[in-house]
Amino acid sequence: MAACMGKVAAGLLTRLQTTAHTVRTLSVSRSLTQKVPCSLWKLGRLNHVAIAVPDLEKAQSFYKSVLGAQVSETVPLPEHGVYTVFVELGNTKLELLNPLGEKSPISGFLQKNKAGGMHHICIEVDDIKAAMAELKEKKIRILSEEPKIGAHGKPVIFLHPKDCDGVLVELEQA
Ligand SMILES: C[C@@H](C(=O)O)C(=O)SCCNC(=O)CCNC(=O)[C@H](O)C(C)(C)COP(=O)(O)OP(=O)(O)OC[C@H]1O[C@@H](n2cnc3c(N)ncnc32)[C@H](O)[C@@H]1OP(=O)(O)O
Repeated sequence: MAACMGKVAAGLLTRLQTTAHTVRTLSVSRSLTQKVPCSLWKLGRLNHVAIAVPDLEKAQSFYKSVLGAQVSETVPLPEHGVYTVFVELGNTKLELLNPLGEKSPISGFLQKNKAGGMHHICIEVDDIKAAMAELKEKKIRILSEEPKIGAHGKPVIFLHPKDCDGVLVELEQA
């Protein structure tokens, strides 16, 4: 009888513990769910890191001959006011930038950083329009009214560096 009572008590205890565990799990998962923002778009991989350089040929030669990287030809992108060269790195790319035209958006940056420097990072997104809508709502400044066609023939936007911890962020439609 005592053994039976013990079993019943143990069973009850197990059930109580299971219930408590379930309640705890539910409340933990509910609080996790509450913290994850519900977005209609997703951030993808790092597409490239862009470096503004004062001398494109010199930079091209550094990555090709000194570091042994696979380096593209120079491509002018007049609608962006830049010449670009891509350096293949396997997991991502570097984009070397040099000003094209009098109104190049990178001229001011190179005046301040005479030796050149990291200009922006480019991250892929699966839905650039949905990203724009949400970022606007969150008061992140987007530097064009509409996406432009970027270096890879896909829509891109730029986010103001002052709203992104000092880094100019480019989002590219994957
Ligand atoms: C082909 C395409 C692609 O990859 O697909 C491209 O690469 S196109 C790559 C080129 N295109 C772009 O960059 C387009 C987006 N960029 C822009 O709209 C502009 O460059 C801005 C980022 C708004 C900067 O404009 P602007 O040079 O006229 O203003 P500013 O010199 O007064 O700069 C305002 C403040 O932002 C800072 N600032 C400027 N450029 C910065 C950068 N690249 N990274 C971090 N901070 C930066 C300045 O130091 C300054 O801070 P203080 O006030 O503290 O001194």
